[in-house]
Amino acid sequence: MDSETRVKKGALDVSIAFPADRSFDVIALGRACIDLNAVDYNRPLEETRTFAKYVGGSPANIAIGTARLGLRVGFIGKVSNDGMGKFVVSYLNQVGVDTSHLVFDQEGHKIGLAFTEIKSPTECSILLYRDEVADLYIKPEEMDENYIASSKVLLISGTALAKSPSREAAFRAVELARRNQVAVVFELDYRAYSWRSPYETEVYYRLLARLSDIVIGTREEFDILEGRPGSDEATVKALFEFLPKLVVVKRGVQGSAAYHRDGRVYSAPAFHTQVLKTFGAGDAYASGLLYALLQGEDVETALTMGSAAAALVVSRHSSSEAMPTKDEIDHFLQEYSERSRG
Ligand SMILES: Nc1ncnc2c1ncn2[C@@H]1O[C@H](COP(=O)(O)OP(=O)(O)OP(=O)(O)O)[C@@H](O)[C@H]1O
Ligand SMILES: O=C(O)C[C@@H](O)[C@H](O)C(=O)CO
Repeated sequence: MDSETRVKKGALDVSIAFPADRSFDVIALGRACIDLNAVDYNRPLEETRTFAKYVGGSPANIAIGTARLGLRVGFIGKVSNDGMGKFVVSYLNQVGVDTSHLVFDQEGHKIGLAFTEIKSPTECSILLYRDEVADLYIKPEEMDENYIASSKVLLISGTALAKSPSREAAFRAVELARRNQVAVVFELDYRAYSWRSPYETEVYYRLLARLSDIVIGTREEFDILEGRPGSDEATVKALFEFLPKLVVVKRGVQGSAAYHRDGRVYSAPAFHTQVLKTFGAGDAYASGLLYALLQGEDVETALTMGSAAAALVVSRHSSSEAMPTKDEIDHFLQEYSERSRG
């Protein structure tokens, strides 16, 4: 990478290097969809009659999360050419995400819908309507090298690899990113619904992870990447044979760990909070983590920022509008440490 490595808080806390002087901090590639979250929650989906509409889809949520934290963010994707697609574009614009490369589908494909069931604060599920969705029809020829080269980070969502032509578009975008020293961040973001089989996922996850600088996923997602249940040690050993510099493993309420290719291991607990629903945690976590790393913070601080952003989002109703600002995270961390001190 073509820039300075900043070291903070002493020689032991190494931050990750990103290219300097780009117009965008993050460009996210993948699905921008609609979440329909149960309004009359704490009951099963079959008894839920009212839903609130939000922008959804993991990479769109991360774009919104990082923009709310103050980063300059762009989005590459495809939405339906209808009121739902227009809602997504308009909301992203409202929060400051550049949508110049979020295109409207011209072949009649519809946007993905996610109906969320909130049975209790710990029993949540997502029902996806994603047949022939517009986001998976983004084409490799729609990747613009100048646009990708204008960012410090290209964030790829694993679901974009589930089908052609989106799969080829994602690989082409990564090739263009690497050619222009843009850091590639791969969020595994496994949605079984979009794939033919876990064997297919394993092949493409592994290929893309090997080409990435930072790989983020849950332990279960890394097991899919490896094609069998494994350990963090085995995962990072295999990935550090290739390009990754940092591998981040999320473990829900058990917190998260990050493995740097120099051998250092970092961890952060999850923060106890008043949970409304569990989904959205991973996207908030990635937003906080990326924000901190791009600010030149050390990896441990980045994990803490990710955990704090996630704790705030699980206590709120949506996964996108709920994304916290920097002030909200600072306030949360301060209150949390005061409460812990008693
Ligand atoms: N119930 C919770 N309370 C507080 N923090 C949480 C909770 N669940 C997750 N987190 C935080 O969010 C991080 C990511 O969560 P998780 O491991 O569940 O990722 P994920 O499966 O990608 O999330 P999602 O449910 O959004 O798909 C965790 O490492 C933790 O810091
Ligand atoms: O498309 C999805 O995967 C649903 C998301 O939009 C939802 O907000 C979520 O699961 C966040 O993690």
